[in-house]
Amino acid sequence: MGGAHASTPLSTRAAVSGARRVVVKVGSSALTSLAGGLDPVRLDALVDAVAARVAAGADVVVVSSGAIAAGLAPLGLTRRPRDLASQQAAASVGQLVLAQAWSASFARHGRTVGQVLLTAEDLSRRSNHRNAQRTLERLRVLGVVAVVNENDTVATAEIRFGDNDRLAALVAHLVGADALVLLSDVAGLHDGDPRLGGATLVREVGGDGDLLGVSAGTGGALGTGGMASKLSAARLAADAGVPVLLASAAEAGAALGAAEVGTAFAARGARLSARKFWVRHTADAAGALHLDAGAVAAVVTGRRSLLAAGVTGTEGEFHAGDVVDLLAPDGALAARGVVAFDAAELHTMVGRSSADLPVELRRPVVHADDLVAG
Ligand SMILES: Nc1ncnc2c1ncn2[C@@H]1O[C@H](COP(=O)(O)OP(=O)(O)O)[C@@H](O)[C@H]1O
Ligand SMILES: N[C@@H](CCC(=O)OP(=O)(O)O)C(=O)O
Repeated sequence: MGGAHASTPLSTRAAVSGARRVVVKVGSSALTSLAGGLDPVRLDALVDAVAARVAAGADVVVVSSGAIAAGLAPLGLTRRPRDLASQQAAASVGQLVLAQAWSASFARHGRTVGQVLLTAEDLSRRSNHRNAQRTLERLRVLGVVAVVNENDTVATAEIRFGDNDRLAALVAHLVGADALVLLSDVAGLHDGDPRLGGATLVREVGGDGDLLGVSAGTGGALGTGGMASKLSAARLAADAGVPVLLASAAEAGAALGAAEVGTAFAARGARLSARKFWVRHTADAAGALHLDAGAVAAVVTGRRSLLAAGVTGTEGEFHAGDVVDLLAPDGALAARGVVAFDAAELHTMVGRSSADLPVELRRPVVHADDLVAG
């Protein structure tokens, strides 16, 4: 995440503490214990910290894990089930407990809570993506704190977000957040797994160089992705321009206040628009276009629209409006973009210059505004 545009560590923490719109992700390990299930004392402390930030004028969207963990005790289970159907059943029971607990805790501050359950498929489809964006925006205008989780009961193994760290990074871009705060049961990213002893806290990540020698491992009995998924989500957000703070939920007040705790990941460059982020990271590609070297240079370096003359072939049965991968001659992903033609139509245009095309087809195959370099 290094490079000429990386913010300095100092400005990263200032950016997090001064952010107007913040996504706060809370891990299962920070809200629940295997023995006691959902912990109302820890939840109240966390809500106090979020409510203080909201009272100070910020818009906060919460991404809360913990549905599966909160469903264990009511079902008499002593550990997280391994099979998907039992995990989904636990999530079904636990999500109700979780949402009620968030609602009751925020009610102490006179705040109303709205539950938003999303699947990866929802965010990858443009229309559902827009609907989710509109709902979250309306909740914000109404002064309601949105509490987001994956819709575990319908998400299948193949299409899951995988973990809520990734979901939180996607939601941060969905709502145009100025900062992402990931709260877990550790003080931040360490150079090794703290459970093994001797690990040191990494305070600032300004670029990939700061991650040399860092080994991010798996999580505890309640969490899903461990530190590896937090690191990958932090990089996803920071690489697209959103600064990230990774801290312990026990230090939520400080993390959401002066932001002097935890690990701060500097944002790299300007923030991608929600639409470009969606094209690059969230949408499923419906097919691929093969480009010649000149076209790769034009779209990647020149940031120009892709014309039919530079397309050497197509893959897949995509339709106009779908997202497609743009592949370099060696097969590497050069960019992604929204294609303006159906595959069948584009097939007849491949390699032809604009002058050689019927007037109604003389427009870019992928417009520069709908294109993000890979
Ligand atoms: N390099 C590392 N730095 C910090 N924590 C690590 C690292 N490697 C592994 N971990 C483990 O990751 C855990 C957090 O991940 P996880 O259990 O999935 O939490 P959550 O439920 O908050 O998502 C920590 O409790 C820690 O034991
Ligand atoms: N949707 C799942 C969350 C899975 C997950 O990513 O958990 P965690 O690693 O604790 O953030 C649940 O609510 O149990």
